[in-house]
Amino acid sequence: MTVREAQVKEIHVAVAVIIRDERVLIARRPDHVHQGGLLEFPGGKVEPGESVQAALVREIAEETGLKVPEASLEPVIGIRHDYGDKRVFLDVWATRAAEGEPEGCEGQPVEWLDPDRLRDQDFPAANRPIIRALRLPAQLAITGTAASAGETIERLRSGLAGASQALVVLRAPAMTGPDYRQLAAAAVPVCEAAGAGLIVHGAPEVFYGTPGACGLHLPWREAAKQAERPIPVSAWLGVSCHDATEIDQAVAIGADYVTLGPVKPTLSHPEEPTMGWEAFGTLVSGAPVPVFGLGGLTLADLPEARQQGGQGIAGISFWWPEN
Ligand SMILES: Nc1nc2c([nH]c(=O)n2[C@H]2C[C@H](O)[C@@H](COP(=O)(O)OP(=O)(O)OP(=O)(O)O)O2)c(=O)[nH]1
Repeated sequence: MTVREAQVKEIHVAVAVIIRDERVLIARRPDHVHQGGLLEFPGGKVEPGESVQAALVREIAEETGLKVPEASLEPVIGIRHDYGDKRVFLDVWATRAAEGEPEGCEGQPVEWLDPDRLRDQDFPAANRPIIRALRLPAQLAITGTAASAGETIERLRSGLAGASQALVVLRAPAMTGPDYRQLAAAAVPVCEAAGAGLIVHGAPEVFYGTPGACGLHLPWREAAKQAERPIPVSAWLGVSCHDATEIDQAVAIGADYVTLGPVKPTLSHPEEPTMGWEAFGTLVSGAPVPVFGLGGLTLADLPEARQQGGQGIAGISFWWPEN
């Protein structure tokens, strides 16, 4: 901690993502306050001695008139951000059970917006990861092994038919450059037909060589080489991370999400030491980016991953069809 950081006390802010009919409630901050004039999620400072859940219930009632049962609140993400004039910890929780019709009780306009319509530049800078977290699914499907490119495509098709997935990372480390690009070109329409987005895996050139890909997932060795974000903000950028230093680099190059693990032992990397949920949770709490748990996880692990502040789970076994 620097001397200035020690002098400027961090403010604990309870931030509410109120969801109804797949839209979120957004307010406008009054012009005269910190980060004034920008859009925001309802919320405010946690009072001394107050739990974050109690603060959320109170702030939501004060600002919007909505009644929210405390038990309906689920953790979304925690973000530490230094505005220079203020340091905040945004403790972000979601509810789908708000009762009543919202009104701007403090005179601020409020409206329901589709998460896809939320633009970074309309919100305070600390909100960027919240917007990412709302658009990302809770499962990140990664492709597993297959004997050939043709079989990979068949398994992809049947995996997507078995359980719908919003995002698929096409991981095929055994394939060389041109072969991988060919595979990716064949995978794009298969994913599109199933309503999924395809994220390519590898170096930035792979993304530029795959029209129709909706993102790039950088293995750590590729992420380590980047000095800045290698692809446009309109596409997803993910990074495979294993510790806090790697998460810092992912954030520095503008990653939209990271995977973190291995949380549990895996078939694909049985020799790697695992971190377990406690270490996962500690790393997530310091990460200003949505984090997917990775490594030996099944759908039964999803609640634990969310409880630890994670975005969800990433992996192969929960969706990839084996022989
Ligand atoms: N409510 C809210 N605050 C946010 C968001 N993003 C973000 O950076 N912040 C920052 C702005 C402020 O520095 C801080 C919230 O403080 P606030 O001033 O709104 O809190 P409050 O309602 O308790 O205000 P006050 O009456 O005590 O002044 O968090 C957001 O989406 N919602």
